Amino acid sequence: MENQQQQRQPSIKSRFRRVCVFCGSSPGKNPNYQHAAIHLGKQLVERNIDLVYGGGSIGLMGLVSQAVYDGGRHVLGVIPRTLMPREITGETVGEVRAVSGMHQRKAEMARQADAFIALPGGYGTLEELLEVITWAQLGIHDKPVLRFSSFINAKFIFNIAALASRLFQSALLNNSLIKS
Ligand SMILES: C/C(=C\CNc1ncnc2c1ncn2[C@@H]1O[C@H](COP(=O)(O)O)[C@@H](O)[C@H]1O)CO
Repeated sequence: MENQQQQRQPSIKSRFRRVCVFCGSSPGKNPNYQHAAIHLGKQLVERNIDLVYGGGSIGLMGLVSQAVYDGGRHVLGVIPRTLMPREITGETVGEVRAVSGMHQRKAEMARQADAFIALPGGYGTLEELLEVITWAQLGIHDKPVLRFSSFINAKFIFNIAALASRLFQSALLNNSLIKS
């Protein structure tokens, strides 16, 4: 019954074919972040949009990719060879593209996507988001960049320490190179 209702829903047309999502490799403590990840995945499906992301099934990345995959859209995970062992990133759904390193990964994700969306995340998400914004600023691409507005804003950038306890890898907090 539920399936029939889903089938009857007209899909929403979008000008985007494939969107790149940056988000936490941790689930975060706030359940709203997890709900947002699943909701975003379902919204992409409803709009017939495929996903490109950092690969893996951990954290918010896993939730969004699973939702898109379960909805029948194509999922492309771009993953550096060094992160490929399942113990690091978990089982990846959909297509997996192995690349030689983190820089190649970002370039490939940017090449594949028509737009970028950042959900809550830690250092990795912030770095990916800032890079695509910087590339837009430099005219390297003209693809839209959307961010989860209540999370990543000026306050976020200047208040990283407060957010660290929720979303950043705990091991990093003990790293003497990274100060809060
Ligand atoms: C650090 C460890 C595992 C991390 N595994 C990751 N697998 C796939 N992609 C990742 C991973 N870590 C970072 N990324 C990329 O950065 C974003 C998430 O980073 P954040 O710091 O959690 O925000 C994400 O968009 C990925 O592209 C071993 O415990």
